Amino acid sequence: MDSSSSSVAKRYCYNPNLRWNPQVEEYFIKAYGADHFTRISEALTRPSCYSCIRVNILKSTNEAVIEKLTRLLQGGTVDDLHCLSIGKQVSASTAGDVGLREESIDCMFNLLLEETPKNGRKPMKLLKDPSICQCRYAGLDHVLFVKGSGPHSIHYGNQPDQSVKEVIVSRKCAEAVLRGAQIFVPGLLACSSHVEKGDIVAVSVAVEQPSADGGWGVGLTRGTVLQGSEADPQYLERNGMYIGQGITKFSRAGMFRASEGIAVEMTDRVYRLPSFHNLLEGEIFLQNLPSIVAAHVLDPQQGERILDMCAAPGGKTTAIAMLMRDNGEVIAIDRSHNKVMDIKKLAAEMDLTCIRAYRLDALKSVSQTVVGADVVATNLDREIYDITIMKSSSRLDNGDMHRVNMDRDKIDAEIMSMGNRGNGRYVSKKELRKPTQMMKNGPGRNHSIGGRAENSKGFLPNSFDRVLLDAPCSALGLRPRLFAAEETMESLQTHAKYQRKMFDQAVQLVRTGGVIVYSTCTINPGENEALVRYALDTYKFLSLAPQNPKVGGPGLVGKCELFGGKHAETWLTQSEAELVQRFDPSATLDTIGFFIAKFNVGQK
Ligand SMILES: C[S@@+](CC[C@H](N)C(=O)[O-])C[C@H]1O[C@@H](n2cnc3c(N)ncnc32)[C@H](O)[C@@H]1O
Repeated sequence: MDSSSSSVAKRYCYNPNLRWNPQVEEYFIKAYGADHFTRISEALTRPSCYSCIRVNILKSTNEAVIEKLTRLLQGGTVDDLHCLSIGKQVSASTAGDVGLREESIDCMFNLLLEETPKNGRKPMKLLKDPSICQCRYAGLDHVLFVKGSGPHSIHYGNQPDQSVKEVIVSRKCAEAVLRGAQIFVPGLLACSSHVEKGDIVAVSVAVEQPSADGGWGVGLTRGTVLQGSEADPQYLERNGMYIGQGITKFSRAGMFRASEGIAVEMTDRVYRLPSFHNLLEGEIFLQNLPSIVAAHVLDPQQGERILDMCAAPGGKTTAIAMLMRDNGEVIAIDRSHNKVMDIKKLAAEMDLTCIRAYRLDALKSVSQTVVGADVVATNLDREIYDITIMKSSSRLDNGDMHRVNMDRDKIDAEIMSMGNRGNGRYVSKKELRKPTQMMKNGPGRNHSIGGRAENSKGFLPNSFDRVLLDAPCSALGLRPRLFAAEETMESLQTHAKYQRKMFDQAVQLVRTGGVIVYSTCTINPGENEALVRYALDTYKFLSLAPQNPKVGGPGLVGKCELFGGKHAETWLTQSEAELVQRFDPSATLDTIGFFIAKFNVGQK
């Protein structure tokens, strides 16, 4: 290879180098060792090799979803999914696909398909389409995997003496494209001159670079015209940052004039994963496997009252409600109004009526007082009415309040007549909740996502059976990630501090005999293990739950980060970690450093 073609090969490929804040890098090298951390860092820049789907078994079945997906994968009409089947054809004709990695992905998938019933594992059913398989672990049989592939090397039509038409996209956009998305107008940053609708363009990504003020910036104005020369912004930095090519849906000028829509439809990708955008809405939910597992670890029971702190967009909330078969009460809180609306929308889409979403700062989720007329009964078979508080100004005028009290009396009478209180006979809370929901929400509210998210002022201590704290964290375990230097030692410490404060609230809210599950998606032991140490040191009545028979793993405190290593004793040791250790590390987990700890709450 002459030097010009080798520099072309170096440029038009995908070989990113993740940047870290130097102190953070040093801290992780100490925690993991240099080699291990280098591999983690590299793996973070690659997407997972499969998409994980949770089937809403209250609305559909595995069989129905598999049937529909199979039809789509085998030449259906949804463009987005075509990338898989097209991917297969293209991969046969594309010279230079990276065979080794492909093979690793196949191995990993074959393992998922293997029929090896062991403790807690079910034999895996082989499906008609080998691109789809059903999770074989007990309790997770409503989880399906759809296979992707990569990395592929792509021929961009590049010649040493000839520049290629290009677009540059933002980092966030590129991360989504690596997971199967198309390029939408807002993600576009720059484009070559003379690009017309229907042109083929190479797609690269602009990643933050050190800026003059000591911070980081992309140094690129939206709409920049690319000349294909070294004078172009980030020309050298974009070496090895090409994620595929696509067909433009607008001319250059049109792309930057439009406010929405697809700007470039990807036709050839470095990683081929299906997109499930707008697909089988309500029947399936695209979710990282560890998130699904976190809901299982919580092990919610029908009829219970569960709190999901930091719940938006509601992935785990809906997983919990589904495990409870929509029977009980799942209270989901988030501090952002719009995100609360997202939870409501998702719950409505999935036909889950036991979810109630409120806007609330999780740091203030314990309320010691019942605030006069603001109180609305939410949990009718408790000794005291727990409180979920609506702002009195938002909905209830005096007349409404009178009705609330009247209805509450009626409901009380109904409970008594059903013998629910005292004699232990079970009456579905869904039944009991109906009148309260009617009076609180108005008819049909559950299925309408318009309006505002209600504020809550908090909940009484000891008023929940289980609490999930899916804490805001540095998210340094999520992949693909193309930049990591925004996290500093200070920001990592801030996450840890807030997580402890939230945990303090969770401890107060759960009743004796209840359960708290804490989960994060970061490789940072300062957020993961340190929280567990803090919890056990501070609250002597907490103990770590030893085992969750439903998921069949050996232990519940744990993380499954790449390569097993010193933390191989995770609940997933038998499943994901096994895959990770045996095969290409960059081709397996969708979350590298997830962490789930389950605490039993003893006598307070
Ligand atoms: C990791 S995400 C939660 C993901 C969610 N559990 C799921 O599975 O879909 C963190 C969420 O915490 C919310 N959040 C951050 N700080 C919060 C606070 N003080 N109180 C409530 N929510 C908060 C953010 O708005 C964000 O939606």
